[in-house]
Amino acid sequence: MSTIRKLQNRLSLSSWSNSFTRKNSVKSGQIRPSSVLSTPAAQAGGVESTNNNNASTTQVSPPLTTRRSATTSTKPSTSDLISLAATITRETEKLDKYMKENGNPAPSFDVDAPMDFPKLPADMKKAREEIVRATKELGDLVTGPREGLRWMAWDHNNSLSLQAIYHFKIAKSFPIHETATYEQISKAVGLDEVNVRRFMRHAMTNRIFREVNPDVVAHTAASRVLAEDPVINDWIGFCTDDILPAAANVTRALTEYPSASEPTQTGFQLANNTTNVEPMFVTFGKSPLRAKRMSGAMASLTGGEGYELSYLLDNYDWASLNASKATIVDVGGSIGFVCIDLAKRYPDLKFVVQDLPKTIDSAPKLEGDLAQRITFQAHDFFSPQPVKNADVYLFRWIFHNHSDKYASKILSALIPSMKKGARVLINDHCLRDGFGEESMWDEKIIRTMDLVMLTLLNATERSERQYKTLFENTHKDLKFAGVKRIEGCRMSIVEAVWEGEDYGGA
Ligand SMILES: C[S@@+](CC[C@H](N)C(=O)[O-])C[C@H]1O[C@@H](n2cnc3c(N)ncnc32)[C@H](O)[C@@H]1O
Repeated sequence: MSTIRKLQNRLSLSSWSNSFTRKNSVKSGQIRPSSVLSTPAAQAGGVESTNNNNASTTQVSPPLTTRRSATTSTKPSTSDLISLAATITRETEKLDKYMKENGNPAPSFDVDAPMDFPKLPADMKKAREEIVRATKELGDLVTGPREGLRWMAWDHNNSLSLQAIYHFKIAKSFPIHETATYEQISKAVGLDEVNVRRFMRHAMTNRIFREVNPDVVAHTAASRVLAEDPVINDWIGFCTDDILPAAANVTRALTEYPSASEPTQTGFQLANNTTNVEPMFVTFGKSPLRAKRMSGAMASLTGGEGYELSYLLDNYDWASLNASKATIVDVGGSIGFVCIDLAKRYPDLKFVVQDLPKTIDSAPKLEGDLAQRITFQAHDFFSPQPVKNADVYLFRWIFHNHSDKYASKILSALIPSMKKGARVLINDHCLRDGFGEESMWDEKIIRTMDLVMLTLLNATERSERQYKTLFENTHKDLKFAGVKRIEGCRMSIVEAVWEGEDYGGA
């Protein structure tokens, strides 16, 4: 693991902390119409309206005949079932063929099975998504709405058995390739046998552990992950110990504080008795266990598919900025890993990495050319921006941590320092304004992320329309310039251009 990646992981608590499309208009991987992107800045290298790279412009979902059919139809018929089953067969055959041809082992729940599904080319990714979508849709249809709702309301019990396994370290209590009795596990973890058995048997319904005979259990691939992967354990601990109790208090928080704009009035505070006292990050800062666990959880999340930094590096016209020897300010840029990677690719770009003092103090000491072109600066992004004549102010993973009230304050702090034509670049999730344009899988992940931001911070993931409104409400001359959705990437590039007075003093 590189030093920078280690530092990133260590810092990801502070990292997290402080830290249109109508249907048929623009789909994942397509670019906004040029009319929306006709500002000089956009033409000069911003979010482009024309195809200039493979990843962002060419991929459109293949015509999947059953896509959305059953979910949108008011009269599902049995033909939907057959059609879904046909989709599952067709896409599974495609994927199976690809896996065999490429020497991938068959997916399995066995303890020695691969812990991750192999990385796939774009067409196979689509096939995999279709299998997941159609299987779920078929299952939901044959379950029926009343029955479906009845059991959906019990989903938190999946979290409960996971939480117990995490808390009592059940997966680590016996060797991966050996079996154990419930009695042995009970003794090893210090939980009575009845409860060990009930949590493990519930988890088995999710293919975590398997029962060899009524008294003896063995590991599966999933329980092996729990036994061996520390950051998945951090993720589960964070989700079940921190998020779950907070989520149970969200409706109460919204009833008591309907504006939902303060980070000290969330479900998290109600669950932790810290309402109007301190935001979540301050609470975590007082508990090394929770702080470390959240760092691991964030490393697990952002290390997953679709969050790779390369998407940002490959899908913006940095080359034009390089040609004009531009200056980029990475606001909330942590220890500078984005700028360091960009600087290695573009020799004429200059950078200022800004973050809170503690983070800046832990940034790596750069040498040679990188040290000449990358400056680190302690700066609170709610205070007036000290770098006056920059070309780009980059915010990666910043805005989704803040409600509109605070997001607008961050933008307002930039304006007195912006030169005419300077750009604000936001690399974050960008929700669809409508529903159902993403695959159901992606839709679920991003909508869930939005709920988590509400639960913990009264923050929000934003749609294109919400970003436009945020810019407009901050200043009439801060113009939305476009959003670039990148095929395969969960984060988008949202851009605004300052078209007001020239405050840059360049
Ligand atoms: C989610 S992290 C994003 C880090 C980095 N931009 C990235 O792409 O991973 C949020 C960053 O904002 C920083 N931050 C939080 N509050 C800040 C503030 N008021 N002023 C400046 N930086 C802040 C955190 O220290 C952290 O590095």
